[in-house]
Amino acid sequence: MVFTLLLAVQVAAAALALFASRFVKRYFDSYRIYQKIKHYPGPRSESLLLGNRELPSRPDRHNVFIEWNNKYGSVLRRRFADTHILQVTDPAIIAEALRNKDLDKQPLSKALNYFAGPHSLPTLLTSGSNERWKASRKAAATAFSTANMRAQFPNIRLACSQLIEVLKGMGPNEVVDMDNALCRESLDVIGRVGFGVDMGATHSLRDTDKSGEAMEATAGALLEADRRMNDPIRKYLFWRQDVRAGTAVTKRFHSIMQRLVDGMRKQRPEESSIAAHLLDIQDPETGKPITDERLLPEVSTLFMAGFETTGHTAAWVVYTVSQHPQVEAKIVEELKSLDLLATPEQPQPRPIQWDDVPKLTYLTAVIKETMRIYPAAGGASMRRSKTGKDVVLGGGKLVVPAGVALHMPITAVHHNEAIWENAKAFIPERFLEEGAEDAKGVPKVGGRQPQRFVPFTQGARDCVGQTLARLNLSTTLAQLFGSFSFRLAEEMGGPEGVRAAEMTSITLSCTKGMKMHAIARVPS
Ligand code: HEM
Repeated sequence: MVFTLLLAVQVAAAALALFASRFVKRYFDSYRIYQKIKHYPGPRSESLLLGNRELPSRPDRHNVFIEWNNKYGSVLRRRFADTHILQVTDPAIIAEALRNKDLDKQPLSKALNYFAGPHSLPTLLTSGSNERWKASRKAAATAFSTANMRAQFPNIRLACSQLIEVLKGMGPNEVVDMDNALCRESLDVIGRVGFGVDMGATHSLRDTDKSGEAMEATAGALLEADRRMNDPIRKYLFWRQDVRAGTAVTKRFHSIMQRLVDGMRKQRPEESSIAAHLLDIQDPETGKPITDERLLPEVSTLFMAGFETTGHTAAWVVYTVSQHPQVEAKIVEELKSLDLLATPEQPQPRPIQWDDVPKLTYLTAVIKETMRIYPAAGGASMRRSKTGKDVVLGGGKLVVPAGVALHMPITAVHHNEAIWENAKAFIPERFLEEGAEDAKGVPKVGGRQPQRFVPFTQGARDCVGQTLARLNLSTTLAQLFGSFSFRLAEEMGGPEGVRAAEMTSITLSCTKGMKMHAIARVPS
């Protein structure tokens, strides 16, 4: 008995010593890195041990990135625990960094791997730039080709037509959360375009409705992933009711994804669908198609990456247009010229066609200006040295030591007063000018003018689904504005209320949703 007790004490002491030595080593390494970057300016740490510990859980962190950029300039340092982060908003350095092969994407957090599949395997589409990522990226890039998007265009239009019918049934006095509605619509678009399946999210906008199951499960699982990212011990607190509910909703999401995978296996999907291309992914190690265990997280990743990003963006557009009547008037004029506007003579506008999309010049400028101010994935783009060596950028202007995370927050780039005139103002017309997306006056990188408008970032790891995102936004918003005018509901508290409720979790949205009145242009 005494011997067992002594052994247990010794094992515990050894474990503690190991933990303490690892802890000390991590902070010692961190201090050595600090010596290399301490000449950059940056905010003071709130905690000796945890650094700028409040930032990751602040819902307004996108605005903090902007504030720090204005205060400390286009290269600054900050720290979270033993990780040093260099925040960069200089377009030339960003352009170079995103094309530098020695810098690799930071893998997804474990919480997002847990969201993606029951086995918590790292997803191929978002992992480091290895052979497996290449195989998956190639399949996804082909799936999102212009030819496939053209073939799938009727499916995009259909999801929005369904939403329009539901909105018409609600009438102008009812308050509708357009953020929720547009996230549902984007979920249905991915379901139809990707997998030939109606997820049923836009059949009704009521949460309690059975048709809202896919929406409730996807949004709920993503919220649980976000909570686990901000609180690493949350997953161990299994006795808490909210944690158990989060686990249950994630399981429901996984079973919906599993049904999609089963469907793909049972019947070969349409050649232009995303599913057909995912089935073609070959595992470079075995030379065989990837297993279901690997396929399911790829399917989930497309929903995770595509549904709230597109839905929130569309909701921000509806909001910004509701605040600028002169902008709405110009959209109306454009839609009228294309015969896409509901009028008393033609209460049902002509269905939008593929060839109409490039003609939506002004609406596209409005979408871009909204994405500049409210980039849905504004906190994205984290890179690290993958060679174990320091990476030199901008001819020595920036050295990224191995072990340091290079963060290029899109929100701060899009609000950088040094490259945007009147950055705070909503001026869609700026995107009508030739070369509006270029950072003029900034030196060229590899013979190309660096970009200042980067909602999907750039380089080999940019957004693989951006063709679908752009097409969905133009098609959906043209149809919505063709049939409705939107007014912000009183309960949102006006623009100040919206501003105060801006929230960055995985994506940028508004904690209150986006409650609006949808007023039909031609009352039925
Ligand atoms: C307005 C909508 C969207 C925005 C603003 C957006 C933004 C982004 C950004 C900024 C990244 C790069 C992050 C980084 O550099 O670390 C990214 C990556 C990605 N996006 Fe999107 N996205 C949108 C819609 C979509 C859609 C519709 C899909 C697919 C259905 C999608 C799939 C992906 C995937 C798979 C990646 C990872 C690519 C890789 O690492 O190789 N996104 N997105």
